[in-house]
Amino acid sequence: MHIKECIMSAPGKAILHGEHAVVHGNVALAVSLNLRTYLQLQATSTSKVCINLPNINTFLSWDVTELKQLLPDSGAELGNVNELDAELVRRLRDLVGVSNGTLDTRSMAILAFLYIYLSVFAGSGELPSLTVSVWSELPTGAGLGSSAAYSVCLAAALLSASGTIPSLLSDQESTARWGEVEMELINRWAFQGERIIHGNPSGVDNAVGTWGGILRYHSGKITPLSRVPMLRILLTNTKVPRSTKVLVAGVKDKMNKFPSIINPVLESVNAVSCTCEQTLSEMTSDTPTPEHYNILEELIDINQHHLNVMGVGHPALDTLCRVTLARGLHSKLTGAGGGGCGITLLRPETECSVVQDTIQDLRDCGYDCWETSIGAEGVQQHSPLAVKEEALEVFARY
Ligand SMILES: Nc1ncnc2c1ncn2[C@@H]1O[C@H](COP(=O)(O)OP(=O)(O)O)[C@@H](O)[C@H]1O
Ligand SMILES: C[C@@](O)(CCOP(=O)(O)O)CC(=O)O
Ligand SMILES: [Mg+2]
Repeated sequence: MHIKECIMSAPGKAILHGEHAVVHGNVALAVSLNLRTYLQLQATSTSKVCINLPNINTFLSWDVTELKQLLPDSGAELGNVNELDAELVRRLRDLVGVSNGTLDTRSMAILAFLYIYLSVFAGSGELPSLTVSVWSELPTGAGLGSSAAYSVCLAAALLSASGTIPSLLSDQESTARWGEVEMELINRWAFQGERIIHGNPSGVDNAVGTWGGILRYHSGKITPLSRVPMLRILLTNTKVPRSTKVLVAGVKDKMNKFPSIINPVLESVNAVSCTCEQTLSEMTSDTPTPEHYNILEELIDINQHHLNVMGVGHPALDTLCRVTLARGLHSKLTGAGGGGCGITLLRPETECSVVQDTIQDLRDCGYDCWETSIGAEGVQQHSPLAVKEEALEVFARY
């Protein structure tokens, strides 16, 4: 079977407001980051399917004949992009040797790959031999949406290899993006990948990985925010490991145990997201004032308290908030929490020396800390000439 080779990339994300609440039908505001995941798909004639995942130290291969046995007798039954096929997931778990409810995140990445590979190629009646290698600038499992960037790249590459969406690049073009219809399909398949990795994702992360920019996300409805001021944000990785799947399940348990206490907290987070959206819009219509920034800071503090009530805080995140407040700056966790990353809002008048001192304070705590730029492009296809040197160096090893 002839398949198209390709290189794809997708950005990570930071959630400004609405993490966890968004899983339960509330509004989230999220931005893409200038840190990306890169995927290279190569056609081979080895009759094997190989995956190289250096970020999680995972390198595996399967015989195509072994994978064929996982397909139902009529391959056409697979490939429903709107529903996770529980039977296929069960067969894949047996193949990979993990039980239902496993927290082994490396196995989740493999399951997500095999699931999308089999589903996308099942209809063609033939499984191609290929090698997929993925490398990311994002820390994995730290709240910056690495699982979604991974799933978006997998979806884009496998859909393109199978000819379901066109391979975009003509000779002149070094980087290209698809139209709405193809992006929608990539986003839906990426959501299935996220379901395997997260259990119960809201879909906000794969939406940002696919479309990029600054988005409002509400119950599957994606609205790009066109009128947003240039926000300066500091990202801090506490390096405390955590699993989105566990944290999302923990919030659900709390909701079940104390519905009358937790539901109002989620509603309040929804109001925080809406108030933030309103403030950002005012800041683009009028000139941003110090009062606008005061409001954004207060919203950050309120949301961080709410996230603590939901049980997704961590002492390392408390330290982040305390250390930055000592320099007059406001922080909250971003993503699933429980460790991982936080964001700190920088005001336009925040002096360079204050930013540098804050970064140093946080590094002294053992954290990684850097100023980020937001609003990067969503999923893209690249010619080898237009890929980061570092990604190409990694790919050259496989
Ligand atoms: N570059 C990558 N290579 C392989 N797997 C990845 C990669 N990035 C993310 N993943 C998968 O996503 C998981 C992390 O997802 P998650 O816990 O949702 O954290 P986050 O999405 O915040 O980084 C990893 O354990 C792995 O299964
Ligand atoms: C907690 C949540 O709102 C965001 C999770 O993001 P991350 O996997 O921690 O990057 C879950 C979701 O929206 O699916
Ligand atoms: Mg994730």
